[in-house]
Amino acid sequence: MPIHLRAESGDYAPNVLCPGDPRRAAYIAETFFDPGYRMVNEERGMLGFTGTFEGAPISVQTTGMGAPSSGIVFEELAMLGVERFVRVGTCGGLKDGMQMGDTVVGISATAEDQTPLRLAQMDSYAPTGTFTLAETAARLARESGATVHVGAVVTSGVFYDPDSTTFARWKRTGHIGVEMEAAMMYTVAALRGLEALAIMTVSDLLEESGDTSRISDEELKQGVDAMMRLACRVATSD
Ligand SMILES: O=P(O)(O)O[C@H]1O[C@H](CO)[C@@H](O)[C@H]1O
Ligand SMILES: O=c1cc[nH]c(=O)[nH]1
Repeated sequence: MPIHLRAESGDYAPNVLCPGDPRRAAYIAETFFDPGYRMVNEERGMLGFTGTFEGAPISVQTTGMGAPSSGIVFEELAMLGVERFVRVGTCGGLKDGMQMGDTVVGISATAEDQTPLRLAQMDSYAPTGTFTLAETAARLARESGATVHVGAVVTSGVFYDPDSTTFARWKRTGHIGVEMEAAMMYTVAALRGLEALAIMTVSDLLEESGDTSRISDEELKQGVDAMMRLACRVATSD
């Protein structure tokens, strides 16, 4: 049994949804899983649940915020036999025209927080999602008519950045969003031979000037619901 996920092999489904927030994990299980799901972890408040989505086995596991916390969780999920991580998070939106609550698929994640590079034992490297999962997400989004932006995101270790030029630099290099775990997830997945994709709801709009605006609780719920309708299907896809 791992140290932080107090579960046994077989307690998690092969495909696991990975939010940062434990309350989102509980909401996902209550709202999107079929009746009969069970809790598989509550150590440190990092809630995890296993059940089914439209009959297909699925789990959801909280990662906590940032590369160090999420790296522990991704490693322990791998030890427990998990085969696919689908991050279901929130992100700051950097692309022109993005709206609060839009969905972002991060096909790659720049490791501005260098913890993933330390784990990979690489000075530079491009943490990247699984193409077939990204392809499935893009197809399902097109079919549903949902607003989904696909591109590179930044994985930062700093939420409250004192440098007002940072957003402009990220934007200039083509990044469409910023969050705090995707590069770690892609690195653990690469090192362990697993599949992974990061899907996020835009919860903040980040201006080149450094100004930010935050989503309302109601808009966030609607955005997360839209993301989850996509993410559960991606997670359980063939
Ligand atoms: O909503 P989650 O999944 O926690 O993701 C984002 O939100 C947190 C910061 O508010 C960071 O964990 C960031 O990656
Ligand atoms: O890391 C994050 C997550 C949400 N919004 C941000 O601005 N940054």
